[in-house]
Amino acid sequence: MDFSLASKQPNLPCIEFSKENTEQGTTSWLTTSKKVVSALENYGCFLATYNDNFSLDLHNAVFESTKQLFDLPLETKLLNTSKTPSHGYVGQEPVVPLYEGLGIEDVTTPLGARTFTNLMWPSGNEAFCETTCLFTKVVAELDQVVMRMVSQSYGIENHYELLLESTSYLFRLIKYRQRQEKETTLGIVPHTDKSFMSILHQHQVPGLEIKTTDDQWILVDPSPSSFIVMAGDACMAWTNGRIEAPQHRVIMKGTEERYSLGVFTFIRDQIIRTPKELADEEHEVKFQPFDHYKYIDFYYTDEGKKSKCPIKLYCGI
Ligand SMILES: O=C(O)CCC(=O)C(=O)O
Ligand SMILES: [Fe+2]
Repeated sequence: MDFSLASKQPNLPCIEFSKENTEQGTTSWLTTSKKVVSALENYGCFLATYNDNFSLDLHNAVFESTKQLFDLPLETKLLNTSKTPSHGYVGQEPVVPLYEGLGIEDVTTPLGARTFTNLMWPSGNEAFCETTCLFTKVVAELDQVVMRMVSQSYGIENHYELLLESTSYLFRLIKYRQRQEKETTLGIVPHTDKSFMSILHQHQVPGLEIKTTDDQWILVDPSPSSFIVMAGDACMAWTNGRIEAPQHRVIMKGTEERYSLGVFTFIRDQIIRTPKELADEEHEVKFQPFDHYKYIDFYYTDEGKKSKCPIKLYCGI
């Protein structure tokens, strides 16, 4: 019997973000932009790989800091609160008992990482603050390059410029603790992100799976030099459904603990509208203008949580 077809795993598109490919106006930039748009339209995500401008030292340092954070007493971690649901400490949830996460809002602003560090370590932790700033700066730059490529390709760069002024970055540090043999393997339930864009970075232990449009789960192998760039619900509405937010989940097959990091963009104090350039007679506008943070509040209601596609329920036309 031939098992070769059955065992064939689909792969995510992999795109190299070298200095050369990310220099605006060059042919490499244009070629890379085409790959980015095609990957986002077909998968809602892709793997961005780095050969230069992201170091193994920074990868190791940021996960060392992450471990230190989770080793703090629970009462300290619980000080990480937020007005926005799930943007602060999340953990001890019966459905996903392995999951624990902390959030740093506005992480790229001068006070973002500093305020959080002082809250967690009143006597200071310079290494944490510094690595968080360095890491999130690299990821925010990646986000902006991707968004520039997408918006230029769609002829809506001026609309993106406006959004960028209102973009805030949430840094989420995540730990899935060791699993007892009889415990659930579900690390995080299947979901689409509520963000505009999400960029994920994993540490050694696999677990993240992303669903393709033909309903296959792709396991994304961790690599110290790659990031998963993924569209969130807000991007789907903004692009009039051209780019869809993919379903993803975490399955913890082994018993090892797992760490991952996510940088999520949110649009604050500005109504998100589908640019008129993305609508014509064949493609009518499919989403009403909406406030991103009000959408998050809606998602955390019973109605929002139960919905198969909360963004369509919230502002779909
Ligand atoms: O841990 C991961 O790799 C994924 C986390 C995730 O999907 C999320 O925080 O929204
Ligand atoms: Fe997610």
